[in-house]
Amino acid sequence: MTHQAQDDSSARFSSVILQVAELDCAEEVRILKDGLAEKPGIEKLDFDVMRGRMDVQYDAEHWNVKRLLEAVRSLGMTAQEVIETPQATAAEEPVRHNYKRERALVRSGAFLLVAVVIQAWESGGLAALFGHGDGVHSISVLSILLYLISISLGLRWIAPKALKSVLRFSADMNLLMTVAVIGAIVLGDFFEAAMVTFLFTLSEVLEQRSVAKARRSIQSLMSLAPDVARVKTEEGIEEVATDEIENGNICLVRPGERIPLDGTVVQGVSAIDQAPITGESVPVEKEPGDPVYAGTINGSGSIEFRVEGTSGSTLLNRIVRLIDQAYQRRAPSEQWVDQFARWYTPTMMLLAVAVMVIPPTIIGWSVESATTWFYNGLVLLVIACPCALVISTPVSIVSALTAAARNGVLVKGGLSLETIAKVKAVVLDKTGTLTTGMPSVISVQCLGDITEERALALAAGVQNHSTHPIAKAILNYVEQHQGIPAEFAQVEEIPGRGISGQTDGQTFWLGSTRLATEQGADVAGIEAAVANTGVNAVVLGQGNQILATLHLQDQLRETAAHAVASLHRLGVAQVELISGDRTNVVQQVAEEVGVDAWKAEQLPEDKIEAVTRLRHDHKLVAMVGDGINDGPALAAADVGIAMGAMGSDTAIETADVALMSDEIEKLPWLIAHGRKTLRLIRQNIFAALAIKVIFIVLTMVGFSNLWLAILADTGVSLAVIANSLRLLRTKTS
Ligand SMILES: Nc1ncnc2c1ncn2[C@@H]1O[C@H](COP(=O)(O)OP(=O)(O)OP(=O)(O)O)[C@@H](O)[C@H]1O
Ligand SMILES: [Zn+2]
Repeated sequence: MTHQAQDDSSARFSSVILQVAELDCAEEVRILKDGLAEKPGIEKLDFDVMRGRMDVQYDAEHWNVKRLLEAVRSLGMTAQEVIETPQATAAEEPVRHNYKRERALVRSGAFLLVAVVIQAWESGGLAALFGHGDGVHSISVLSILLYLISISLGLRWIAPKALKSVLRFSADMNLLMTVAVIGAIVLGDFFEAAMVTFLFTLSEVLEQRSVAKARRSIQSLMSLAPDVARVKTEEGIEEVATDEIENGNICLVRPGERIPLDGTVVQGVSAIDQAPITGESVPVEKEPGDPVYAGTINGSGSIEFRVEGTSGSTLLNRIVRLIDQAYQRRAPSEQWVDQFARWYTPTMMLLAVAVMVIPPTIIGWSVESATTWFYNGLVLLVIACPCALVISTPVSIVSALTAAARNGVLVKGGLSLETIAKVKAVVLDKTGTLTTGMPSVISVQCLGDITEERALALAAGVQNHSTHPIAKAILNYVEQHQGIPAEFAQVEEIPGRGISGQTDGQTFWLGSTRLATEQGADVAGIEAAVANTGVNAVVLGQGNQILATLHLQDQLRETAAHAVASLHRLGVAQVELISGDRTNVVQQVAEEVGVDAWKAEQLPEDKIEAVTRLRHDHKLVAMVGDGINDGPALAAADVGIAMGAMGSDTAIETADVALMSDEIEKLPWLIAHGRKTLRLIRQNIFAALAIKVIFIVLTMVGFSNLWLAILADTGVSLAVIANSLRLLRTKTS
């Protein structure tokens, strides 16, 4: 089944996802790219090494799925079409394992061991194994046979790929290994040939296992939501599989159980531990009307909730899907490693040939010099394997993204993570970022002959159409005072200023003093009243007449000042506060949290401008906002970070980074986490290269050993992977 790419302007292009069995290393990505990307009619190739998938966009006039599968086969791999159901995520699929290769590995190891024992017994000690290059070891036909069996068991997985690489005229590591093994056999070094085959296969298997481990950690996130839930039916309470539960069903959750689906509490109160999604350490009190999310843990109260959506559409599900997409966006450091491997492998092959030919030419060709330097060339081939380099970076990034998600920070790809690590300036929005974003009305003043009741009815009526925090504040206030919102029509939001609408044929507006001024009203008195306070004034008016003023105040988050201090401590040069709110309010907040600069009364377009200016002065800029009237500015920053994204679908989908909770202190944590990831990647690359350099030097001076070389290569591969997987265990605070 292929689906037409809908967002593509020309409808001719189709796309298909192929599961490629052999695709587990950047090496295969290269093979597929080289073999396919340039073909006419292939529009776009995307790779997901973690899942072994390739996404192909192709011209339906030239290609079809069958031809694509054949093309993949001609490159020495086997593929299968993936049919995605809407809610299927990678996390739900079993992680692939190449069990055949693992079994072959075990057998090859067993034959190797027996051969070694026999050879040692026959020649009176292990020392005989390590002499090389003379081709006349005391070795019996039996142990040669056992070595050869061991070699062929392993080589069966390497040689076919090597052959393809020869046919493509592009050296890959399978070719390096195959040549080294055959070379060692030619020299009569059966033990070493078998050792190289075995250890190379072992490292490939272990690499694949570690990638699987990093991926599984995201599966564990999915498994947070229980598979069955207790549903209220007419007959009583029934246990039902969560995929069969429908929108609107009522579910019961006992104390200590996990919430099975998303919904709204209808009965009972309880504190719910939302850490699995938000990373918040403190449980959140929930009462009827409050939202609950699949995967979170019910505290000590029993609750009933009404299901909203299905098991495929939960917040948890969406998070997992987004992380999954994040895995596929390649980070700059991954691209760098790819580029590196592209010239590194052929260069090492040339170097190996040079080592085989040049020294004997200088010192004079003889059987001895030829075999010695041929052997040294083989050692070079073995250490040339770029696998440690190639695999460690994606494992680091996947682990880092997973760890962040577990701490309630959704990072949409390696690029965002690397950028945030290098950020030089941070722009903070005020409402909802530094403050709680839940202002409350503290007083109402009416002018002229309008009653307070009528003013509140009008204000609430027009705000019924808005999602701005001020609207919520006014609606709450009116509800508390038993007011009834008027019916409004033709409501129009005026971004960064306010809102207007009609009721009973009359037009009213509500908003900032700027809006009031623009309507021709005189706001001098209102301005004076709030001049040196942290209070916001919102004006209700008709034409150029002011009818009432509402005073609102928002609470500073307790952790805001500490978070800003942490940013400074991390070396962020400039932390700026940019807000649409009034000067007096913004100034007070700015002084309390200790930002380097602040700007008030900024319209959405001014906010973009401010971000652009900072990008010019400081290169990499992160902007944190709540998504209300600052969406475009978030998009203009190098990294846009949405706060409190749990309640806002658009924020989760569009921001580069979504902080699921309202905790601003997650921002410095994320910067530190990003830096740690980059540091680890660099450490890994350095370690892998250092080992190689050491062995290259040892070999050049004629002081090296085949099986030591492969042991070092395998060791360093495993060490860098283990190092990368450490990121999985990262916790906040
Ligand atoms: N729906 C609305 N109802 C009433 N006033 C509004 C509304 N929308 C905007 N305003 C007015 O416009 C001003 C600016 O709004 P904007 O959303 O840009 O910033 P803010 O939420 O006050 O602060 P920040 O930019 O820090 O989030 C508000 O302070 C308020 O006076
Ligand atoms: Zn390798």
